Amino acid sequence: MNEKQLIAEKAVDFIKDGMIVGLGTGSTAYWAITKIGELVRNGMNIKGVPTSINTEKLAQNLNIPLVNISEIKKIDITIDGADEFDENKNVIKGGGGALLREKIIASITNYYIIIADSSKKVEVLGNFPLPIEVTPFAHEITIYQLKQLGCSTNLRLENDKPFITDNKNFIVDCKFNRINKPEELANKLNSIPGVVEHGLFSNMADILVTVNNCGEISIIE
Ligand SMILES: O=C[C@H](O)[C@H](O)[C@H](O)COP(=O)(O)O
Repeated sequence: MNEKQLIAEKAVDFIKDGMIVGLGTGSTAYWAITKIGELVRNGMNIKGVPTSINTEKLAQNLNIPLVNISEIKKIDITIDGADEFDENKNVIKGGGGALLREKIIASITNYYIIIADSSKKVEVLGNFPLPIEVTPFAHEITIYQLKQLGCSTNLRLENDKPFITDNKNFIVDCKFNRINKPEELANKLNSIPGVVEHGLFSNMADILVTVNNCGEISIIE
């Protein structure tokens, strides 16, 4: 079993019958969703809330019953991946462009589980360029304002055109190299009007499931 599958299935162990479960996005969350599909096939009552259109399609293919986010106020458990994490469970997300829906879903989740293989671990966040979702309107100004925070910026492209998120926005990937104070940076990013949301998730994860140096599952609480 590969690391991603191992940690994803460990996280799925926390799901109990009758729960509403946030379904993450990406290649690690894929394994959790696949396992949830198996539990549903075996008769477990689980309802999913997808964090992206891709995840919605995957869940539908696996016959996982879905709930519309507008019909609920709380999610019991969410399992989602990460692009980078530190030992304090500060996380960078959004490599796949799903960060806005992921953060909204995380914000109403009772027990938020991040699953990240050992290659994602860093001492200080920032080597992975921080994905920031911005409005297409005046994105040049927003990019200028982001640069003032000391990063280099890259408007994400797909087929030579700006990458469009599920919410019809753009993504700017911002390389900070070292994010020493994630919460301070988060506040600064939130004060830029053209920033819809950013991929810094600090103080959000209840646990982070990864693999330690000995190749064993490790849970950071
Ligand atoms: O936008 C994508 C999400 O934040 C993913 O959870 C993140 O990029 C990690 O994806 P993966 O598990 O494929 O490395």
